[in-house]
Amino acid sequence: MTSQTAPKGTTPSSDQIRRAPKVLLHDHLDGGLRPGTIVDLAREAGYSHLPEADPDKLGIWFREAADSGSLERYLETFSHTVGVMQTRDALVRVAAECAEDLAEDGVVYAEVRYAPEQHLSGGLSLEEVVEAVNEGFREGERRARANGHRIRVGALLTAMRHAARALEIAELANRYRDLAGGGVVGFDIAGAEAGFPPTRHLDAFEYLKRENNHFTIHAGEAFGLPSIWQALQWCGADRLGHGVRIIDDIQVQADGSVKLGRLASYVRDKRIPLELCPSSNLQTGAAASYAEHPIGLLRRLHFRATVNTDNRLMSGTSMSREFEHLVEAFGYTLDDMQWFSVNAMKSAFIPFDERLAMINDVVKPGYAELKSEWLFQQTASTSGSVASEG
Ligand SMILES: O=c1[nH]cnc2c1ncn2[C@@H]1O[C@H](CO)[C@@H](O)[C@H]1O
Ligand SMILES: [Zn+2]
Repeated sequence: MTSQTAPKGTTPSSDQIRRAPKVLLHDHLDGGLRPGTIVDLAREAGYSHLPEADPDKLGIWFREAADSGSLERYLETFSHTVGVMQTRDALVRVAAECAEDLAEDGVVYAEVRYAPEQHLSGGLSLEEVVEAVNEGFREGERRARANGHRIRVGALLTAMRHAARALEIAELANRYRDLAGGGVVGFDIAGAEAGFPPTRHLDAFEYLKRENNHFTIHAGEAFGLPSIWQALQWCGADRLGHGVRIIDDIQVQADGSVKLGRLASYVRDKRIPLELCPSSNLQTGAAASYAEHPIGLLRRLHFRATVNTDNRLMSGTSMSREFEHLVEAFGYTLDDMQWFSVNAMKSAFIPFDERLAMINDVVKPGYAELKSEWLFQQTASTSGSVASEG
């Protein structure tokens, strides 16, 4: 009798990719609305600037408009999503649908970010914005559970890097942490990168460090190594939003050997999480194709790489779609997916014991279950042949 082991290197099917437990650290609330919801909310609010009235056409418009090769033009599309997210009800609805959609896609843990300062034009206070979004996330978690999915969603509060409210938003994030049942788990800065170095907001980062709080910084997306260096060595970021340009500090020699510069070594040695967002990078010009995306090399070199959506609406994507692209480009298996998911869960901003429990009780068992499916397929086919031989 020959002993059987799990087939190595099998390509996961789309269905397996969707069912696999996935962990998402970088997703913008205002970059993930359902097109139909934008149309509804625009009608309710009397927002008359939408470029398309039909949801399908509107979805296509966002993808095409964001496909500009420039981060600045990519960001212009957000005026329409932010434009319809100015009331409490709109924020609750968008946040609830976000949690529902992620859960439906097999995401078990997500940190979703948004900039409270961009949701004040309807008269809400910063606190009311945060409370509405938290309420929406809890509602979405409940609806997901009713549909047989389990997801936990934490919020990251973003400050816009061209503005001057970072300290105020950092204080807000600090006030809304440690809420029972979920709340604000950290802070971020986003927006155009060139010309707006993270050190402009040093006061906010120093405040958060003194409060023992967590933050990530969008860096190394549209601008290169100096931005990453500042984010880590001046600001003390726990994680890098994108960080993809760390590749500029890695040299692959003609013989295939690899040489890391000091910054790339630091990032790898200190296990700094990279919140990589492949589809988004293709749209803003940070990478030319999935096959050429630095994630392939970074994974091989064992950087703490994670896979993320960034903006599901603008990129027409989901966590499953991102993994489908990577499976196709790099031949990734369920073991690779598990590696990325465990990396992301280790890098989350919730407490260590909760991260560990998510890894051991949710992520690993989920992959073990998927990986064992071949056994039952095997049993079904061999039992047929044994019966016919008997
Ligand atoms: O990839 C990105 N890089 C930098 N900023 C971004 C990206 N995606 C979205 N935002 C910005 O973050 C704000 C809050 O969610 C969005 O309104 C958008 O302006
Ligand atoms: Zn982003």
